[in-house]
Amino acid sequence: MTTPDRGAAPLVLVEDLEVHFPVRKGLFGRTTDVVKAVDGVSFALERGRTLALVGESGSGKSTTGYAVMGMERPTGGRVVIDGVDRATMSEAQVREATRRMQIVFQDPASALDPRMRVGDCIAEPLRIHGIGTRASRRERVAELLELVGLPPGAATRLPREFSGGQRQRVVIARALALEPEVIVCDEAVSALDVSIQSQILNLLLALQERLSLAYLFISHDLSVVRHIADDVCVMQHGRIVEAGPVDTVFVAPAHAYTRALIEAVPRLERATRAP
Ligand SMILES: Nc1ncnc2c1ncn2[C@@H]1O[C@H](COP(=O)(O)OP(=O)(O)OP(=O)(O)O)[C@@H](O)[C@H]1O
Repeated sequence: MTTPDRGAAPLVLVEDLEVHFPVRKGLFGRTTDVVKAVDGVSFALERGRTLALVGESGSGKSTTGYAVMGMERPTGGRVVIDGVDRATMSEAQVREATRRMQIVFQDPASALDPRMRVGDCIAEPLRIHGIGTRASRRERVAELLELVGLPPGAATRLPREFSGGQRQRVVIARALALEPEVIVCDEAVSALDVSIQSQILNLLLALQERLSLAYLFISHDLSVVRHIADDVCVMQHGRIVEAGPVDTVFVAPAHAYTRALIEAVPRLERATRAP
């Protein structure tokens, strides 16, 4: 993507983003209501940084992530990728933005085609983008497997032969295939056991260090966010109620909703530990 001020602009800039959905209601769905999933959200994500979006279910985190990815069209505001507004991108710029930005979802089982060998899953984005020969793609798959801590032999096996954590490694390897600069992690470790969660979080941190990746990290789990993020935006009802460095927001939360989210963590842990 060519921009005059490339390097100066944040990698992702979100300004006054609105995603409103019309929802049919009433008898025979004759009237429409509007769900304001995202309602005036602004933030900047810089290269090599992790910005977390936290908030309870339905607060608009995923919809924000989808708008950043270009998977959901804003009804207001702007998503600017490296200085270029998504709304004004040419087809070639959209293709390039698609390459530079990848998304990892919660459930690795549904993200992988169960009939496809792991090597083919990882090579698929390269094939779709017409990158490399069969042989060079095979080499790249080997590199990517090593990068995410899987053995080379994994390439010829099927996803069902792997544990949940290993499958999420495969998903991450595929997301890395096109050398992205931003990865949107949408509850990327939420489906995993706690011990596996920390392995995947540590992998994400190591990959960030090595590849200067930026993460937009969507999670309802504050302890996970504290482990991985530099900055955090707390979302409620489609709006950001508080934002700042993780240490500031979690140590001295300014907003009552943030305090309630933080207070809910030990209560939940106590409840799950109770006999
Ligand atoms: N396509 C859609 N049509 C109508 N409403 C939608 C649509 N997508 C999301 N919503 C609504 O927008 C609101 C925000 O949803 P979103 O999934 O972004 O929240 P979230 O914070 O990611 O929550 P969760 O973690 O449960 O996914 C919710 O009320 C949801 O029901």
